Amino acid sequence: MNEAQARQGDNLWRQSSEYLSLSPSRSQISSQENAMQVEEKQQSIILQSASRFPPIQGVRFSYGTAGFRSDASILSATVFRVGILAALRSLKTRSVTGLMITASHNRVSDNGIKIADPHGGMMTQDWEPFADAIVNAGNPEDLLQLIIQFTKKENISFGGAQPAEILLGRDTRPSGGALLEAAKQGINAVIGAVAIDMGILTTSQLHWMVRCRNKGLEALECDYFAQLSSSFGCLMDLVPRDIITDRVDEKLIVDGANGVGGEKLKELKKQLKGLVIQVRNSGKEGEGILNEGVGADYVQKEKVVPCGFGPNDVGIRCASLDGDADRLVYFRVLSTSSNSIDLVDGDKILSLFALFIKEQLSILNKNGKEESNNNNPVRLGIVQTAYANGASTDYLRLLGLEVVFTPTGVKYLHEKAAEYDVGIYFEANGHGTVLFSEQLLCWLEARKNELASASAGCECQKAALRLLAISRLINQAVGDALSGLLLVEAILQHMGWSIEKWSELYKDLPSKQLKVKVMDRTAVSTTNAETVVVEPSGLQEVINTETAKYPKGRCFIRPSGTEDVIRVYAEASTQEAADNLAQSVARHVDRFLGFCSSHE
Ligand SMILES: CC(=O)N[C@H]1[C@@H](OP(=O)(O)O)O[C@H](CO)[C@@H](O)[C@@H]1O
Ligand SMILES: [Mg+2]
Repeated sequence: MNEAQARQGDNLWRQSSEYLSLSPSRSQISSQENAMQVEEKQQSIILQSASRFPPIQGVRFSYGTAGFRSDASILSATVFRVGILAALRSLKTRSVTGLMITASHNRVSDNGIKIADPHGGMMTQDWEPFADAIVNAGNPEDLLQLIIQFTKKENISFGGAQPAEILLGRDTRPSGGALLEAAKQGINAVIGAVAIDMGILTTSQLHWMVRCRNKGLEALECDYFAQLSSSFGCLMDLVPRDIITDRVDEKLIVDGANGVGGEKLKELKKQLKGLVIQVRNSGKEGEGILNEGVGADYVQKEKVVPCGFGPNDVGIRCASLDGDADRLVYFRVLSTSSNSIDLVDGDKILSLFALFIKEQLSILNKNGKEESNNNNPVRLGIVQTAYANGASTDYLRLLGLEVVFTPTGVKYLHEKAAEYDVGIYFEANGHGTVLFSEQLLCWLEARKNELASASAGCECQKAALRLLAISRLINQAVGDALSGLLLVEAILQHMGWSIEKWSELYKDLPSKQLKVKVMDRTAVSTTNAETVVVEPSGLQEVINTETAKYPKGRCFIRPSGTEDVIRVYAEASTQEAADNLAQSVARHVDRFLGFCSSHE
């Protein structure tokens, strides 16, 4: 969508909502109506509109690791109710919120919905129990009662002076259009709430737009592309001259997972210099099905070449996005005769970013100390989950970096990373970003200006410029495959590194992931960033005994937050040992939790 279309869409949507009898705007409510009348009106609107979206009986939804997800055919009522939720969140925070319709890397017949909070990150975890409660309410009356209680508790009133504004986005799934309508109706059921349809977007674009809108910045797609391309250009201009040789191949081939990311990247690449990007699996007719044998999740979990790639690509730098383009992994096709790859996963992307940022900070710090006796060094923190390959953690610690762990799910990693001046977080599957504190950004701006007059062109000034460019390039709201990809490319150019050289930063420990179907996955509870089982009792002791049998063995289990399975992760010094450890622990999980089925 271009700027004019977006503004027109915005206006049309505002106008059309004026005419919908069930979605009165604030201006329609006469100033004489008192709060009670508004409340009564509000309640009857919710009852009437909710009756058009009856929930599927017998199905329970849970907000999970990343919002509600299921087969798209049973999601309308959930999406309608999350529309109400997004509007309430906007009323409560007096800010713009976002609502994204996507099921990311899951199959094309699935869909899902999640909310972006005003800062652009995931919805606050405090509201998750309410989200669970309203989507599982059995009928409109129960739904209304829950809303009445919650709005009272949270002190949310309707029809106030400030309208609620919710930005909507969806990925390319065919079910997205109808679900978007359900979301709009949910939003319209809240007096004074306005839905703004931003069109088909990557998850990361929608989160970025919410953040920008609340900061009073330009927040259209064209602004997003302009920010990414200009900050990438800035980093490329700062590549040391002696490195600008033909050592690093400009060519990159990107697997778009047949999702939204491929087409967006085609748009973005028109504005990039110094990089030749070929996009495959962009979801165009005939190219294949979303996430089927393609995309970041497939490549990372299966460690094989995605569809559309083959013998002709041996040695070339390749990358895969996931279905909604918030995850990114790199890979290299190893030979013409097999489908094996050298996977460069989220841990290695994180390591590359950490190395580069640490280097730039130390250039600045060294200089800062000489000049201003700066004894307050910048706090750089790395955040991983237990799924991070142990070799990556060892590597990062050897670099002298502080590495901390959180449970799985970017909502946890993001929160932790925000505690640092520079917080770098990544899941092994390629979802992550780099966060810069406002304080650090102010300091960098000041340093940059100071150095521009005192010693323009010095290494110190360049380091400040690079860090500022990174903060504009890399998405500050959420993980973003497109901005992550540009940062990787700029750093490889800066270092003069091929993908092979990058991959050699450290050697991954062999690992294995399995899924075990059990009767009730909620019977498993864990602690210590999900690495220790608390319930059922006795299971952790068995895992410890198994793990102790293997040199460099590490193993943990946890209930998935997006699928009805227990996940088993094992690492050991050989692939065979990692496979055996995972298998034996999976058998114990079966024994403790029933079912006795096969493991994938
Ligand atoms: C092992 C794994 O990859 N888990 C994924 C997966 O969560 P689970 O709770 O493990 O199902 O989906 C999440 C949402 O996309 C992602 O954040 C997380 O990393
Ligand atoms: Mg995703």
